[in-house]
Amino acid sequence: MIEIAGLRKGYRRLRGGTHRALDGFDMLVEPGQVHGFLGPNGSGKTTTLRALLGLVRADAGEMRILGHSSPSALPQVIGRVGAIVESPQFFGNFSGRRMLSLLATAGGVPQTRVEEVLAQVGLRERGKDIIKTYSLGMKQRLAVASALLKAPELLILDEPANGLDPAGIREMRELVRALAAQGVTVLISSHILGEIQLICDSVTIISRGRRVLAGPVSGVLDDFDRGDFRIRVSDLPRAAQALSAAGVAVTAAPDHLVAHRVTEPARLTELLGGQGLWISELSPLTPDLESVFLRLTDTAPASGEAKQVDDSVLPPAPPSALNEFTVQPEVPR
Ligand SMILES: Nc1ncnc2c1ncn2[C@@H]1O[C@H](COP(=O)(O)OP(=O)(O)OP(=O)(O)O)[C@@H](O)[C@H]1O
Repeated sequence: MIEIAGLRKGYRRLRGGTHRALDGFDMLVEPGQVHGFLGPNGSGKTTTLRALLGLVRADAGEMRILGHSSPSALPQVIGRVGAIVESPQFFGNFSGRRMLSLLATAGGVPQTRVEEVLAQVGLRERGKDIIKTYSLGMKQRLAVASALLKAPELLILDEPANGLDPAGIREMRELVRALAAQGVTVLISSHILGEIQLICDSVTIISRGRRVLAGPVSGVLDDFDRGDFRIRVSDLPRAAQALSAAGVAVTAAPDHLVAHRVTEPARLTELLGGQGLWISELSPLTPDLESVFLRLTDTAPASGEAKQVDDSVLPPAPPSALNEFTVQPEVPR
C-alpha cells in the first residue's frame, strides 16, 4: 500500500545549515494491516506523511502509494486514499451532517455516503448538532468521517489520539479496528505506544529521520525478549550470590533481583530452594513497545532530565543552495 525508499528532506535553518528532517528513510505498509508509525517528537513522522501526500517536496527518495509513484502519479490514486495529516478546519456553526454533506458535494461523492460515514464513526445521533458543541473526540471522529467519505482503501492518520482523554482514545481505537475489519489499510502515527501495541499489526519506528526498526508487533517484541525474570526472595544478597555462583546473570534492584537470559525458570526455584531461599515471586519481564521504543530511539531521559532528541545538523549549505530547502537529485529508478 505504501513503499518509501531513501526519503530525504532537509529544512534550512535560520542560523545557517540544513536540518536533516529525513535522512534516507524507508517504510513498507502491507495491505490489510493497521501499521503504526512511531517516533519521538521531531523525528520526521509528519514530514514523511506530508511528502507522501505531495504536501511538501522531498529532496530525494522514492515513494509509491497503492503502487503509483508519489507525488507524480498522486492524482490517479488520491481518490482511494483518505488522510488526516493536519487537523481539518470545520465550520463551527455547521452541523456535522451539513459539513460532511458540503465536503461530499465538493469531492463528487454521493450524499448517501454522509449517513454511512456518520454511522461508521458513531456520530449519527449527534450529526444534527453544530460542530462547536462537539467534544475533541467527536471532532476527531468527524475528521475521520470526512476522510472516509470517498470509501478509501488506505487511511492515513497523523496522531489521531492527540489530546483525547482515555475514553476518546478507546473510541478511536475501536474505530480504527472496525475500519481494519472492513478491509481498510490504516497507517497511524502516534507516540502513544500502549495504543499502538494494542491496535497495530506492524510498526515502523523512526528516529532522527531514519528507520530504526520495522516488522510485525509480535515479532518486534519477541526479538527484544531477553529472557528476564523478576525474583522476589527473602534474602536478596544471598540469592544474588547463589545465582551468580551458578552462572546466572543477575542484577539487583532494591526489593528484587532480575535474572537474565533465563531459559528454564524452574531451575531458579530449584537452585534457590536448594539453599533454603524461598521465592515469593518469579515473573517474566516481557518487553513492551515502550521499552523497545525508548531503547531504539535513545529517548529515555535520565531521571530529572529532558532528553535532547532532535539534533541532526548538517554543515551550512553553500550560498547557491540556500533556497527554501536543499534540492537534491531524485534517486534514479
Ligand atoms: N516547515 C518546517 N521548517 C523547518 N523545519 C521543520 C519544518 N517542518 C518540520 N521541521 C523540522 O523537521 C523535524 C521533523 O519534524 P516532523 O514534524 O516531521 O516530526 P514529527 O516526528 O512529526 O514530530 P511530532 O511527533 O512532534 O509531531 C523537526 O525537527 C521539525 O522541527
